[in-house]
Amino acid sequence: MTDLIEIKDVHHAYQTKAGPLPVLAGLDLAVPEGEFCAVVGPSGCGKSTLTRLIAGLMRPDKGEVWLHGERVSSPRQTVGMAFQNPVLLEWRTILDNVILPLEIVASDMPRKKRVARAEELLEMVGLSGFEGKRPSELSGGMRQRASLCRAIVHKPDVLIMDEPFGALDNFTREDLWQTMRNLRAAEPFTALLITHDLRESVYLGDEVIVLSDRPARTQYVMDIDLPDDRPLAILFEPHVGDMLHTLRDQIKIAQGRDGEAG
Ligand SMILES: Nc1ncnc2c1ncn2[C@@H]1O[C@H](COP(=O)(O)OP(=O)(O)OP(=O)(O)O)[C@@H](O)[C@H]1O
Repeated sequence: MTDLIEIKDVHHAYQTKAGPLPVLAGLDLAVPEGEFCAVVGPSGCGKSTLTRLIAGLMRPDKGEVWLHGERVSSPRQTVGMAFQNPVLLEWRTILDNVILPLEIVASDMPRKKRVARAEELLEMVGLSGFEGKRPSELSGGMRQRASLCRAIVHKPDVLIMDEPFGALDNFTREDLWQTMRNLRAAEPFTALLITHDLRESVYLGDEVIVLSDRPARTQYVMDIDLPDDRPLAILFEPHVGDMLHTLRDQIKIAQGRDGEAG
């Protein structure tokens, strides 16, 4: 399998009033085409910086970022993005919010086709019947569902998500995990998910990468050897519990707290 995302020895520092703040130092990471990579790590270690580099919103000080065999040096239309706070436009209906990327990257696509594509996705995530609503008429979980549809409506090469479920309550979050797995089964895409939730990383990921504390590098990689058809209850199985313990221990090591009990 070829690697769709390749991060090679990436270094990056922000210039601050107090001097340079090194955030990434020698980060290597590869995500094969079609895989779902979950990235976890201590707070402030540089996870969002990584997403900005992959999306081409920033260039690294040193090292290389490759996407689909091309070196990334500017923002790309082949990347879909979803964030913790779905930025949906209130003056547009849900359907017209989902269609937005098609207006930009597929401007010659007839409106009828755009609408059909958006409706197909909205149905997949359980939002049929809400096409004509405004974002403020939907719950947080529903808005996030619409935002996921918008992120993949133009069939991007890669979907980058930065804590997309972070602001949701537990039950809604678990519903969204299942929606995400269903979407992937219906429309395979390569994904990189930043999360603070280890259960989420294991449930959604094909692999989980633990970043070290700032300046971040890849500290640990776990292959998630679970069936594609994953009931939520799999998270309560003993071998999955062991995986979560290992990841928790790795986070403690990253935080420099590995000697602590518990
Ligand atoms: N534009 C910027 N200028 C200066 N410092 C920045 C900038 N963006 C981020 N930082 C700093 O760089 C570090 C890494 O930030 P980043 O947002 O990448 O971390 P993160 O791992 O996503 O954080 P969190 O887990 O809290 O969401 C943080 O200390 C942050 O304060």
